[in-house]
Amino acid sequence: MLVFPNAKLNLGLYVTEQRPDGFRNLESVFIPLSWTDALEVLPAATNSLTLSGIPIPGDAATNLCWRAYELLQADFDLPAVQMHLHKAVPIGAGLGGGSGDAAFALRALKELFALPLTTGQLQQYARRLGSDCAFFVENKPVFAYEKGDVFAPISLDLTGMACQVVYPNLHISTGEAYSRVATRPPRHDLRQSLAQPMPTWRDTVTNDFEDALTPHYPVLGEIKAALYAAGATYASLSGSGSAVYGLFSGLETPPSLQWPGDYQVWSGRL
Ligand SMILES: C[C@](O)(CO)[C@H](O)COP(=O)(O)OP(=O)(O)OC[C@H]1O[C@@H](n2ccc(N)nc2=O)[C@H](O)[C@@H]1O
Ligand SMILES: Nc1ncnc2c1ncn2[C@@H]1O[C@H](COP(=O)(O)OP(=O)(O)OP(=O)(O)O)[C@@H](O)[C@H]1O
Repeated sequence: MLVFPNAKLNLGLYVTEQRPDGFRNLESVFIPLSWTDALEVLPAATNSLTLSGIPIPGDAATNLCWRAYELLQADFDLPAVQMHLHKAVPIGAGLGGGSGDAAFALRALKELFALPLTTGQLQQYARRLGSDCAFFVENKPVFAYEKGDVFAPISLDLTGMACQVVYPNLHISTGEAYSRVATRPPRHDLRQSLAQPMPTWRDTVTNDFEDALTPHYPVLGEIKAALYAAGATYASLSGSGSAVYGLFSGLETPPSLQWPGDYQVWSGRL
């Protein structure tokens, strides 16, 4: 079975409270982004995971695809599988690339072996692999809260919107990003703000990580300014960075912009 684990973007992100378990509560809106990896999962005589594309730190046993297999194997006594992951979504980007791989591995294993799992049960397995993972089980726009793994529906349709995502070849680990951000109450009601015309989002749909990280990594502010200068209606850091995206309303495709050669850039429609 061949699947294409996609990335996500955060529209606004408030880091609201420290939790007793060491994590933070947050409020954000997640939307799928069709920048994808490729993951093949096949029954096999022996277990294996091979990798290509962007190098992933850590050995294969710590890969989230493998950890997803181990979780289900423990409960369902699965046959052996061979997996191949081609990594294209940048790591440490705030795009949830590893989380998408994990959730798509769970989904593929459920299909391949016809496991009797509901969506809610699959989300429970996903939560054990990372806060972002559960989103990718349903993979549709949601208002996310608590650890970013509890969801409420949101009526927001950005389908077809021209978008550019810029990764400045800067790995920001999620743990480091959280250690730099101070919790505070939400600055706006995100769902109300997103219901207003997109040009107003610039002032009301904000990401707490952006304020915390830009003084340390000025390139984040420079990319955002360049996206606005090129006509973006809205631009922001995604998640805990370092990817910055722009949304361009009224355009078929984003304008062509020149970025340094070591940046990775995704341009397309949502
Ligand atoms: C920044 C976001 O991408 C927003 O969507 C997510 O909150 C990050 O989710 P993730 O990459 O799946 O993160 P996890 O692997 O669960 O956690 C990595 C580290 O980030 C911190 N962390 C993560 C999520 C959260 N709600 N509070 C936290 O404090 C913790 O220090 C944790 O050890
Ligand atoms: N399939 C995978 N893809 C990416 N990273 C993985 C994967 N499996 C395990 N990891 C580990 O997760 C770490 C990346 O986590 P990190 O949170 O920085 O980035 P991410 O999951 O790509 O996306 P985000 O920045 O949105 O959280 C890597 O250092 C790597 O050790």
